[in-house]
Amino acid sequence: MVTCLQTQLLHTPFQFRSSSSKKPTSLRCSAATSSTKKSYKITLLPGDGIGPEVVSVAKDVLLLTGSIHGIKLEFQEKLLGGAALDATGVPLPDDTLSVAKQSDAVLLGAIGGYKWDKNEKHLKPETGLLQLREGLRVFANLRPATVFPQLVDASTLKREIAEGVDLMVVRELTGGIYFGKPRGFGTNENGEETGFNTEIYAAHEIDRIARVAFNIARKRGGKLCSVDKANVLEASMFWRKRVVALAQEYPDVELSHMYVDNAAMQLVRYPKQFDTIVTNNIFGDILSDEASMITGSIGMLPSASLGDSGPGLFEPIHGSAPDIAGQDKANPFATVLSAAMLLKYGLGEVEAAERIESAVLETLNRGFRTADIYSAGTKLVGCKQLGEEILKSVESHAPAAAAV
Ligand SMILES: NC(=O)C1=CN([C@@H]2O[C@H](COP(=O)(O)OP(=O)(O)OC[C@H]3O[C@@H](n4cnc5c(N)ncnc54)[C@H](O)[C@@H]3O)[C@@H](O)[C@H]2O)C=CC1
Ligand SMILES: CC(C)CC(=O)C(=O)O
Ligand SMILES: [Mg+2]
Repeated sequence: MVTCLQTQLLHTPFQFRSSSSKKPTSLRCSAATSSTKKSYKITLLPGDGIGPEVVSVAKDVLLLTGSIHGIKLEFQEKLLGGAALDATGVPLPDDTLSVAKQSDAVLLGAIGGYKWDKNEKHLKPETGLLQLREGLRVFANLRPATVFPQLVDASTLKREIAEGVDLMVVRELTGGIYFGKPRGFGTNENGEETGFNTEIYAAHEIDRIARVAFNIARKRGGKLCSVDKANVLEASMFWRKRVVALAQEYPDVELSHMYVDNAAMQLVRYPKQFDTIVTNNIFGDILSDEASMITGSIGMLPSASLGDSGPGLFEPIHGSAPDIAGQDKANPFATVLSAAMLLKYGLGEVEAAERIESAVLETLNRGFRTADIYSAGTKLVGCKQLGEEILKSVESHAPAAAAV
């Protein structure tokens, strides 16, 4: 268990690359570099749809990288989401949560699919994922959106808008409207059916995510933009009040505020204005999907979800992509980069993480692309072949420039 490491990751300064520099630098944590343990238990949760396809690639990459760096990784695969529903009747079996809690880090593919879309809420795959995040208490979800030079032409934005974008969405992950009560279905005073949810944040939930974001901003470009809807929502008014109060402790960080509707627009107008964004659960979910397209595809964005203690949860930001599942079309880079985040932030194995990051860049340099990031002159391959190419790059490439 890496309790101490995670605590330090979240509450002491650590370096993300500086957005002011075009040259990628490494995200480093003083605690992370001091790891001495060389044997770890990893829980694998492939999930549904393309989840097993991308996790299989990431597992192979982790194994090879581990063997090169003298790190023993012991994997235990467990059920989550639709796969768990089919096998056990619940989306998060007790066994899955307890094995995950006892491991050093958790790597997740994705959950969900048409088959379970009409299930009652407590029997939805998505409910299992929310329960997992809550059970692991991973309140801080880091979603870096970096435009790699090799993929500028895969972006849906013009080259001059996309080039050099390097932002971090810090999303609150275990509160807000995804968890708030009351929620449910009812009947209003006219006898009409209703559905309702509650956006609610307690002071400590805002303070702890804001602290994480201030610390990250401090080690990146020194700019933090808090995104809310404080012109309308009480929960956002309170969010802003707490963030403003905390800002006094971080005089070196330039804090700004933006309404979420404007932020959605600014992300595609001039994304380079952003360094670090901190926002609530639902806005972070939406804005990070939007930011992913600046980088070329949702198949490029990794994430790390961390708490004050216990294992971190590492997953691509995308879903189970049922429209391409089973067709060997999925882009595994987001999951492979999530595996790099697992090594770096979950285990403190920075050099091994950097080898994976370098291998991703090297694979892109050698021209290999899945369909979602394909552009003229590059080599179109499927998920499996891209995985094999990444493995070749892992073997041949020494750690150099970090990617996330
Ligand atoms: N963390 C998770 O497990 C998440 C699960 N979901 C679930 O996934 C299912 C599908 O949801 P959608 O809204 O369609 O979102 P999605 O992210 O699964 O797919 C959106 C679009 O992006 C494409 N895409 C996604 N990942 C890709 C990859 N790695 N490579 C290439 N293309 C990729 C898909 O083919 C699709 O066209 C739903 O059941 C949803 O609830 C959605 C988001 C997150
Ligand atoms: C519960 C998940 C399906 C929410 C989501 O879309 C995400 O975390 O990216
Ligand atoms: Mg999402």
